[in-house]
Amino acid sequence: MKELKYLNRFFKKYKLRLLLGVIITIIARVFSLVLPPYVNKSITAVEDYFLSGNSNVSELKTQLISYIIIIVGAALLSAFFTFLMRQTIINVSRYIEYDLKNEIYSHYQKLPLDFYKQNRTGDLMNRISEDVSQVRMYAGPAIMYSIQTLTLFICVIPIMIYKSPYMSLYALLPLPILSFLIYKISKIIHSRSTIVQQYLSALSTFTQEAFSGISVIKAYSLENDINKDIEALATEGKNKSMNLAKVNSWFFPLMILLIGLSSLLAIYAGGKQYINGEIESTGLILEFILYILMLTWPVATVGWVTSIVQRAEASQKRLNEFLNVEPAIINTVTKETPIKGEVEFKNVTFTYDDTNITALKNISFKVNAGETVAIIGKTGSGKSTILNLISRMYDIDSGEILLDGVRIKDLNLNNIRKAIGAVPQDAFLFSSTLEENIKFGKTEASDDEMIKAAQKASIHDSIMGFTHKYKTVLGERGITLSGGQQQRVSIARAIIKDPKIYLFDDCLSAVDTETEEKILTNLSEVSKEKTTILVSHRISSAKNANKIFVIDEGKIIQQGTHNQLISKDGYYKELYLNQLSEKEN
Ligand SMILES: Nc1ncnc2c1ncn2[C@@H]1O[C@H](COP(=O)(O)OP(=O)(O)OP(=O)(O)O)[C@@H](O)[C@H]1O
Repeated sequence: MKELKYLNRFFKKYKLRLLLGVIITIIARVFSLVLPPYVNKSITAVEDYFLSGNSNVSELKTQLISYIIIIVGAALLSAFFTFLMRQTIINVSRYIEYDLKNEIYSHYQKLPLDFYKQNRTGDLMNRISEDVSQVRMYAGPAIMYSIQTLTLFICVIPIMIYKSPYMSLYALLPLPILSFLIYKISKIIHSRSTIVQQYLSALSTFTQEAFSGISVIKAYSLENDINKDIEALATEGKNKSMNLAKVNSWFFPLMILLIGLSSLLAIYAGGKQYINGEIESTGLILEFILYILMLTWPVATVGWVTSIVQRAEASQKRLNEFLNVEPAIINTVTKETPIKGEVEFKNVTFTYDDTNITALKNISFKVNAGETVAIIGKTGSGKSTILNLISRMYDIDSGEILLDGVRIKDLNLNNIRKAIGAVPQDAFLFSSTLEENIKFGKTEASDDEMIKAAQKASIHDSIMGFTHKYKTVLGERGITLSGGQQQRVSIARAIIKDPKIYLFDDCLSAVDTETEEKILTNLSEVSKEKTTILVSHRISSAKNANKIFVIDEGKIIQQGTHNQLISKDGYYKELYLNQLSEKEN
């Protein structure tokens, strides 16, 4: 129960509703207790009528009708309060589920990029959906059934013992065995359903990858191999599901068997007592059978609830594992710290924790506000890392990163992120409309602003060519954009934000040189008074920058303007000559 303590504050939050639920549960059960004694009374009245030879049938009728009214009235009230019981306690569990999901989601969002690399998306989604559902079973049904069971035990068992200790002994004997067996079966069901669950996760991961990579599968003609793999997975799944079904099928027969056994024992003991004249009427035997029926489900739930609590504990443990991960990047500054755009790296060294790769080694440079800087270098040299550090996606090991002369850690993280318009290497577009994707950079932007941004990113004409124009849906449910189009939508998203600092990470790699030229001209216009850092492999993208840094293995090996760099031997000149001859060819 240690892990489940996490939920106590939610119970505190909803304590009044819970308390009301507990009271209603008790009332509902107390009303259900009216049925057995009145059934007994009815049988006794009929028995008396025949045994005493009293011929006043109308008196018997009146008596029976009054009993029936009491029984039906109590049953209706019990049903009404049972309805209210679910409306209170189960609703509380739904509120807790809602709060917990929101809390986990907002915590996920605070976690660093590394967290997402270390944990699979499927796992993250599974915890927020499956594990939270398991925990809800504890916060709702488990509590509700426990109160119900407790109330019935406290009320019914003393009544039974009071009315006939002998019959109670016989009737109650099988119930602990039932509870124990249900507990054992629930545990086996749990472990087998976990196996089925894991299998389903594996199956959906496999099929999802197969569908996402369908073009590669078709290109390599691997359809039959994939089919075979799926067949093997499906057979494995079938066997696992059958194992679960086998044990599941024991649950209800076992309950019915033990109810039957209890009833038989009650009839045996009650019959003996009746013959010996120790009880007045056979009505008591029926009353006991009704008590047994009332107790069977609660007894079964003792085992069931135990296994729910165990499952919830395991799930909450998995949730706590993530909830206890401290966000690596913490915003300690709450006051507003507007950013103008000067960027400076002072002896910055940075190592990625998970790979231990030192991506930047003692790097120093300064970009004045409003300047355009290009970063060029081989793949894996550390260019994207520089951009990620400017937006404080990671904290550095040593050295200092300053924005407007202030250490990045002393600035409000929200101000930093708001001041930056980043266009990543892989343009990620959401499966929504083009309009929503562009306005993602500024949700309150007008259509006019959106069109202007799209024109600057040279994507407006393409969009106007689509039937639904800016309302065109992208992704799985809609149109697939070409790589170059995706990059341009991503650029439009940054432009509409009108940030202080632009970070372009090789975002023109998929457009032809002519469009690149057009976009660069537009960008030089929009980024006139903005700091622009542009990562590229192409000289054509870099040549107009105020400064160019050439990076290799995490160090700046050359810097200067285009003209300065082509006049010196080195990586830049080599690249320039290579790309020039490619163009001429
Ligand atoms: N998230 C990460 N976790 C661990 N290591 C990383 C991560 N991102 C990059 N690296 C490593 O850091 C080094 C620098 O990577 P970076 O992405 O900065 O290079 P780059 O110059 O932008 O390359 P490219 O031109 O191919 O985009 C590489 O060796 C890379 O493998």
